Amino acid sequence: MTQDALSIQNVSHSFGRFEALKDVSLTVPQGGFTALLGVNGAGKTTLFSLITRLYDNSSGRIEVAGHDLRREPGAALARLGVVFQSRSLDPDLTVAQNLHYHAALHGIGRSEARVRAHEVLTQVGLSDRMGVKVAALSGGQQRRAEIARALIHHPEILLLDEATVGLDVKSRAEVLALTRELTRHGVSALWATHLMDEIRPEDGLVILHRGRVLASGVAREIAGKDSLTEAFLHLTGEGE
Ligand SMILES: Nc1ncnc2c1ncn2[C@@H]1O[C@H](COP(=O)(O)OP(=O)(O)OP(=O)(O)O)[C@@H](O)[C@H]1O
Repeated sequence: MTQDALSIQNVSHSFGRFEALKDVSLTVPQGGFTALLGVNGAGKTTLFSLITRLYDNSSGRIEVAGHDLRREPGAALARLGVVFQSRSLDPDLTVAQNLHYHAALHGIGRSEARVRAHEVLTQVGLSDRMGVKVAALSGGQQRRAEIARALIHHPEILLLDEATVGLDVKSRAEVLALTRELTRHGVSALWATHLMDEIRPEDGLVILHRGRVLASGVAREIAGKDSLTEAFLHLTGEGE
């Protein structure tokens, strides 16, 4: 059996007495594009904070490329690339400087970092913007530069938290298409969104609602005879 890029088993998390995640389990297969669909407050960011170890996961088990996050945090995090919900590049540095800085955090030497920065910026279509300050990039370009940064240490899985928020229609489509393209080249992606039109029938899908996984599988099968919107409203009870 091939090993999953990400495996989450029975993870819960509370803020004081409020249980934000309740016994969450999901997997992202190698090279898969899996959408994590949930309305605001569903628990998507909390789950990402556990996977990135911003919060300690005290229950259940999280494995990245077979590495247990609690027992082997260094090995697990080395295989993870993250695009956060809010913008996280330094606007006063150039695109290349941002990438070099991130590479250094992963222990990549300067000359190797330069080679990799060129490689990943080519992948996201920004090789001609290396020397430009981030502040001068469009919103869509900044998102693509963040994806390049997330790729520089050659992770096996990318976590993208509402990566298209604030982008115009064209840039949204480009960032989504780029992420799908990356999965065709072996990187896996967990794509958190509240937008149903970002999900294709063949995608992996996990529906998270009020901290619980209500459905997981192939989007087409979850939708069944209905549209995904109808299925989502039915599962969450939001339509009643
Ligand atoms: N630091 C915190 N302290 C207390 N409650 C929190 C904290 N962070 C999140 N929550 C609560 O946990 C629940 C899940 O929030 P979370 O941010 O994970 O949802 P989300 O699906 O990412 O939504 P959004 O798209 O709005 O970010 C919400 O009810 C939120 O109010």
